[in-house]
Amino acid sequence: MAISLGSIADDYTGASDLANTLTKNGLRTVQTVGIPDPSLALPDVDAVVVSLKIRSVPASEAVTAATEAERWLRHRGAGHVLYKICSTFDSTDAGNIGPVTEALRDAAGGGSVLVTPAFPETGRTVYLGHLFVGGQTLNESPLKDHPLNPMHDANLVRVLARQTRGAVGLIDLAAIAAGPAAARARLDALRTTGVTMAVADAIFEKDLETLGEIALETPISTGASGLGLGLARALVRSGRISGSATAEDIIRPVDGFSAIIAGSCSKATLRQLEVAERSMPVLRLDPERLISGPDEIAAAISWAGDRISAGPVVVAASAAPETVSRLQSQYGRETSGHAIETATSIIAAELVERGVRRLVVAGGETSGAAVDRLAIPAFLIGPEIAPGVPVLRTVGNAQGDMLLALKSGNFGGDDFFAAALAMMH
Ligand SMILES: Nc1ncnc2c1ncn2[C@@H]1O[C@H](COP(=O)(O)OP(=O)(O)O)[C@@H](O)[C@H]1O
Ligand SMILES: O=C(O)[C@@H](O)C(=O)COP(=O)(O)O
Repeated sequence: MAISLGSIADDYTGASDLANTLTKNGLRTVQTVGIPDPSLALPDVDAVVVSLKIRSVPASEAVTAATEAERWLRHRGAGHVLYKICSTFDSTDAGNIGPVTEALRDAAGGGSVLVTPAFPETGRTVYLGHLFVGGQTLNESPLKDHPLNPMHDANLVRVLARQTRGAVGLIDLAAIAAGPAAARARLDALRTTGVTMAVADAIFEKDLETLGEIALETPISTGASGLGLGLARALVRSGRISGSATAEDIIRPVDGFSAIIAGSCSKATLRQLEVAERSMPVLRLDPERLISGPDEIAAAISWAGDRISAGPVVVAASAAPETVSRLQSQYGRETSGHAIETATSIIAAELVERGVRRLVVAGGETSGAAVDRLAIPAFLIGPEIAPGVPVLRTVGNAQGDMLLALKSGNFGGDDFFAAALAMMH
């Protein structure tokens, strides 16, 4: 299997978001969880998205995992590798976007790497290096309260500069709007001055098509699904792939029960839970009890186990920012986050053990922990439920075929959970 495009995603929801965009834009795509075992039968595809869980781990660990994935993708023929980061640039001053991008750049022989988290379809735009989320700058958006990576600076040139020793530059909208030749000239100029990472403005899909075209001429880029769109369209235009991906067959029905597990504390997820409460049984976990012992997990499994045969159930750890900060001040940010992820992943796995085969997980880290515990090796990409969230069909897992939706915390409309289950039959 020789592939045209490789990607390394820093979390699993981000990976399915990108795989969705690539599929919608004509690339036959598979999402693997880590580097797949050689014994796993993967379909013939144009693009592979390797999902890693490296967004919030120490930078050195992220670098090691990403460079190993890059080698695997190159070995399978990928001429270009996109490092898929969050469209809200989730990271801390210690990394990981800068360190991983520079390590991938070094592995590919240097140059200037194009970086843009723009994803206009979900309201993420970049202007003069500043990231906007809907109508707000990043630092004024709900991302200022993210439990693991609170974002307090919208200026991405500054954010990246704090993460690396390399020089960071800007390709501004004027150069991009002038078309590929002008944008390429700007990238070349930055490279000759020693810039290792060039943040690129992008507001409309047209800008991302321009960026995709010039990124494809280089070995590495860093961005969100918007850049994926640009790369996919550039590949289709180049005639290197057939552009004939179809997603419908993926949602062939599976037998079993349905459940929703939420660990995202994002504003969109909190709203979706409120709406779900009107039509499904929702269990709100007590985060403090989750951290302090196994009783809350056992109680949740029993509560859900009693109800799943009657219809979908929702189990949520999610809480509003004030509650999250109270818990974090008591137990620490990482400790509480990871303890809750572990708890929600155990609940997810136990429900699958009890016959759940359609599973929606809300939250990137939450999804990563659940998919790891379920030991799912890969996903085929089905139709889109909401921008950035496709239906996924499992490949090679011990439980047999399952349908999943891994929802990035901030994605989806108010009725996302019902909409997802409706598409998963
Ligand atoms: N009530 C809570 N208090 C503190 N942290 C929580 C709570 N509920 C969930 N979390 C943690 O918050 C983090 C949410 O991150 P994630 O799952 O990536 O969601 P998102 O996609 O919204 O970023 C996880 O580490 C999760 O375990
Ligand atoms: O690019 C995006 O916004 C998403 O694909 C993504 O990575 C979101 O991260 P989580 O909210 O942590 O799932």
